[in-house]
Amino acid sequence: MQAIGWSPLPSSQPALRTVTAAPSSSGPLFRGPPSCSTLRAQGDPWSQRGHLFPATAATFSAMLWTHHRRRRLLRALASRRCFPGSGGTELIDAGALSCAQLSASARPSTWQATLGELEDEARSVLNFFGHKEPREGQWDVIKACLQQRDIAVYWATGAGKSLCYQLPAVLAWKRNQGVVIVIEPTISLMHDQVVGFNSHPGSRERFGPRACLLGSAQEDPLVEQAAISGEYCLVYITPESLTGKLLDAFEPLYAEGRIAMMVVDEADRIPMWGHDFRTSFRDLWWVREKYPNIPVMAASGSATPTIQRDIAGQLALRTPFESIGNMFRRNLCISVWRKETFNRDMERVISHVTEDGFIKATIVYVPTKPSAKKVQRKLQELLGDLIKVGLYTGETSIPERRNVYDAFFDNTMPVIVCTVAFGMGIDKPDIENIFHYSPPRNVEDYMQQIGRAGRDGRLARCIMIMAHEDWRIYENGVFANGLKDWPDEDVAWYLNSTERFQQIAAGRSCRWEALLSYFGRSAAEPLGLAGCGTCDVCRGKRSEGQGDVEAQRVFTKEARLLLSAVHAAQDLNKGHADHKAILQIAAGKYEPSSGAVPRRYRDAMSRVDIQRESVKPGRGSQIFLKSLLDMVHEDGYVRRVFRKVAEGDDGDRYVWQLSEYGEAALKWGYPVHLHPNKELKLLELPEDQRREVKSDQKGLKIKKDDICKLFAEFQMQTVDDPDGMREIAQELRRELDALLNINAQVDMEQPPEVTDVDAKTSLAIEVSTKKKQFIQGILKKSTKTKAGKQTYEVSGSLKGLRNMVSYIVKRPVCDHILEITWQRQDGKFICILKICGPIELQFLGKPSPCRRTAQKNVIIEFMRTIMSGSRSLWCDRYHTNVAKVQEAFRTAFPTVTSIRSKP
Ligand SMILES: Nc1ncnc2c1ncn2[C@@H]1O[C@H](COP(=O)(O)OP(=O)(O)OP(=O)(O)O)[C@@H](O)[C@H]1O
Repeated sequence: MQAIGWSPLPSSQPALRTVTAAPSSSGPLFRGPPSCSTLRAQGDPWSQRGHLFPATAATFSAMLWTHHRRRRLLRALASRRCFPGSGGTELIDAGALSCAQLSASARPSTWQATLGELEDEARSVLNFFGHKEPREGQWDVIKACLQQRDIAVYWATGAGKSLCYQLPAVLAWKRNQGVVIVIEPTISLMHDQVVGFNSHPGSRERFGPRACLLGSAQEDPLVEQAAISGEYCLVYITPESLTGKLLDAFEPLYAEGRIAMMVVDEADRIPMWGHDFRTSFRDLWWVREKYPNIPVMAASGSATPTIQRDIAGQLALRTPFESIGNMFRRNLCISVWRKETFNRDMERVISHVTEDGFIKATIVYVPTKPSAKKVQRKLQELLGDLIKVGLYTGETSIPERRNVYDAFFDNTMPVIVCTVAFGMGIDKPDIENIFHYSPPRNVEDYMQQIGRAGRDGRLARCIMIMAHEDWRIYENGVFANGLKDWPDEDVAWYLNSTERFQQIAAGRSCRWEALLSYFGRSAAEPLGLAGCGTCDVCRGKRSEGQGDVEAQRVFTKEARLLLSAVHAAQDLNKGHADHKAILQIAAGKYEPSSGAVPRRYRDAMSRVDIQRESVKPGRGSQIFLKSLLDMVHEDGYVRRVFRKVAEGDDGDRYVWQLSEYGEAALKWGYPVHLHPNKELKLLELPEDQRREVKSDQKGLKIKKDDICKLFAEFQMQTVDDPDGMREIAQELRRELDALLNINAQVDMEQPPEVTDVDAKTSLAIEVSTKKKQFIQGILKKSTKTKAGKQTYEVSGSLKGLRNMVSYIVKRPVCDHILEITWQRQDGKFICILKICGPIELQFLGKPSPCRRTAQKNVIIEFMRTIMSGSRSLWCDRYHTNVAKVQEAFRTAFPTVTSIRSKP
C-alpha cells in the first residue's frame, strides 16, 4: 500500500510519514467514503494531501513493515499519541531517533506549512455549506480543531457553532480520516442536524459525506452497522446510547484511529439534566476514559462561568482552546406579561400569531405535559381547523414527533406547543414568536428557548406570560424534590438561577443587560449605556405587560416597613436576613442574638419603628407582611440568595437582600404600587368569609391528600391481585368524582364580577347537539344552522356568560357535565357543575406479552389524566391487549360508557 498522509517531519524523513488504512468497504446501501486508491485513481486532490489526524499503530505498521526499528518507534508513537503542534513531544525510543529530536528539528516550518495547507482545504470546504466567509471566531475554532486540541465554544444561540465541527468533519471525511461523533441531548435536534447536513448539495452527490443518527430513533439496523464501521461523516447520538450499548461498538473504529473528534453539543445540559432525569450526561467521562485520544469539543449557547467549569471537569477537557462570545441577540425583543385569565392569555397569544393577517411561526413553551395539552387544545380551538397547532412533549411518540417536527418546518403546522423536550438547537430561520406560558425553570433554559427565534436576523418577539405563583413549582413541587440528591454547589446554582430569573422577570432594569450579566458577559459593550432598546423595559412598555393596572393598589407605607426590616436584618445578621428575622423585625418581635451590638440594634429598630407607626393596625402583622414580602419580591424590590443550609439546620434556604431598586424606593420614598396576591386578598376579607373559604380549601386539600394516598396504594398493588386493584380503583373513582365536583366550584370561585345579576344580556353560542343537555336550564331560544349545528341563546350577564361559556364549552370536560346550576352567594356568582358521564378512551397498539402490567399502566395513566383535569386519554404508548384493558376498565370504572379502539 502506498503511503498517503501528513507527517510532522520534513520530507527528508519519509519513514515517519503517516498512513491511513484503506477504508472499510461500503455496504450496498450506504455511501461510504471512497477508498484512497479510488480517489487517487480519480485524481482527487484530497487524497494527495497530508493527514488531518494522526495515524494509528495499525496504519503505521502497514506502511513501514520493512523498517523494523522505526516500526517499533511508530507503534509506541501511535499508542502514546504524539500530536503535531499540540505539545505531544514525548521521548519514545531511546535506541532510535527520539520523537522530541525529530519534532524539534522539524515542527516549526513543516507544521506551519501543513497547517496552512489544511487551512486552505478547510476554506474550500466552506462552499460545501454554501457559506462564503466564516463568521467571526469560527475560523479560530476550526484551526484549533485542525490542531487536535480540546475545545470549548460558548457563543450565543444561532452564532454558528455547528459549523465549527461540521467543517472539520467534512475535511476529515474527505481525507478519509474518520468520523466525528456528536452527542446531542434530544432526538429532534439530532434529526434536525442530520436532515440539515444531508440536504447540502455536496452530501447528495455520489460518495458525498453524510450524517446519520443512532439510538432509539434509528429504526434501520443497517445504519448503525454502517456508522460504526465509519461510513458516515457525522454520527449523531444521545448520551444514553453512547454510554450504553454503543460505547464498545466504536472500539474497532477507535483502534484504527478513525474517530476524528467527539463533540458534546448543548454541553450546558450536563449539569442541568445530569442529576435527575438524564444521568448519562454525567457519565460522558466514561467515553473520555475509554477513548482518551479523541479530542473533545464542548459547545453551548447558554453556559455561565460556573457551568463552563463544570463542563470542563465532567468532560476532562485538557487545556482546551476556549472561545467565549457575546450572547446578545439584538433582534430578540423580550417582554414579560402578567397572566390574566387563561382564555384571555390565549387570545393574546393568538393575536400575535395572526398579526397583520399572516400566520407567524410560533413556539409556545410550557413547563409541564398537562399544561401543554391544555394550551394546545385551546389554541387549536381559537385558530379553527385551518391552522394546525402541534403538541410536542416527552410523551409524544417518536413517529409523531417526526410528523410534528416536519410539519412545523414546512409551515403546515405553524404553531407548536411544547415542553423543554422540543426546540433545543433547532434551526428554523423564520420563527417570529416565542411564548412562554409560565416561566421555564431557569435562565439557561430561557436563553436556549428564546434562541430559536429570529435566526434569519429579523426581529422576533419573546414573550413570557407568567404569574408569581408559577415559581412555586420550582421551589416546592416536583422539580424541587428532585434536588434532594444533588451536591450542594449544584443546588446553589439551580436555586440561584431560578431566583435570578425571577429578578429578570420583575423587570427592574434592561432585561438583556440582566441576562448578559448572569452569563458573566459585559453588557456595556454590546448594549451601551441606554440598554438594549428592544426589551419592554427599555421601550418603556413594562407596564403594558402588568395586566390590569387598575387592580394595582398603593402599598407604599407597608412596603417601606418591610424594606426597612430587610435592611435592618441584613445589617444585624451580617447579611443573613432570613425570612423569619425579617418578619419578626418588621412586626417588632425580634430578639437580638447575644452577639448583636446593642447600639446598632437600637438604631436599626428605631428606623423600623418609625415606619411601623405609619402603618394601619393589622397591616403590620407578620402574616400580612408575609404576603407582602412575596409581592415586593415579585416586583423586584428584594431578591434572594441561596445559602447553604448546614446539617441539622432547619433555617430558610435563602437570605434576602434589597435590590438596587428596593434601596432606591426605601431611600427616596417612591410610591409602591402592587398587585395584591391571593393570600393578601384573603386576609382582607371579613373574618367569617375568610373562615368559610379556608374550610373549603382545607376540605379540598384533605380530599386531594386522600386521593393521593389511594393512588399510591393503587400503584403499590401487584398486578397479581386484580380484586384488590379493582377495589381501590373503585374507591379512587368515587373520590375523584367528588373531587371533580369540588373543583368545578373552586375553579369558579373567582367568578366574573357581576355587579347586577338581573341586568341580563343574551349571547349566542354554537355547540354541537350532544351538549344540549347541559344548557337546557337556561336556554332561551335554539335554532339549527345549515351546517347542522345547533345555536342556543342563553341568558345571563354578558361577562358572566362569556366566562361560563368559555369555561364549559371549550373544555374537554364539557361532554361529562350533567347539570349546571347558577347561584348567587355572598354577592358572588357561583356556577356549580355536576360532572359525570361518558369518558372516551381510544387505544392504539398491538398485543404484547406483558398484558397485566400494561393494563395497570393504562389505568394509572388514566387516573393521572383525570386528576390533571382532563377527561380523555389516548393510550398509544401501551402495547397491550385492548379487549383485556377494556374489561379491566369496565369493572374499575362503571361510568366509562364508551371505549373505542383504533386499528
Ligand atoms: N459562516 C457562516 N456564514 C453564513 N451563515 C452561517 C455561517 N455559519 C453558520 N451560519 C448559519 O447560522 C445559522 C445558525 O447556525 P448554528 O445552527 O450552527 O448555530 P448554533 O450556534 O449551533 O446555535 P444553537 O446554539 O442555537 O444551536 C445556521 O442557519 C447556519 O447555516
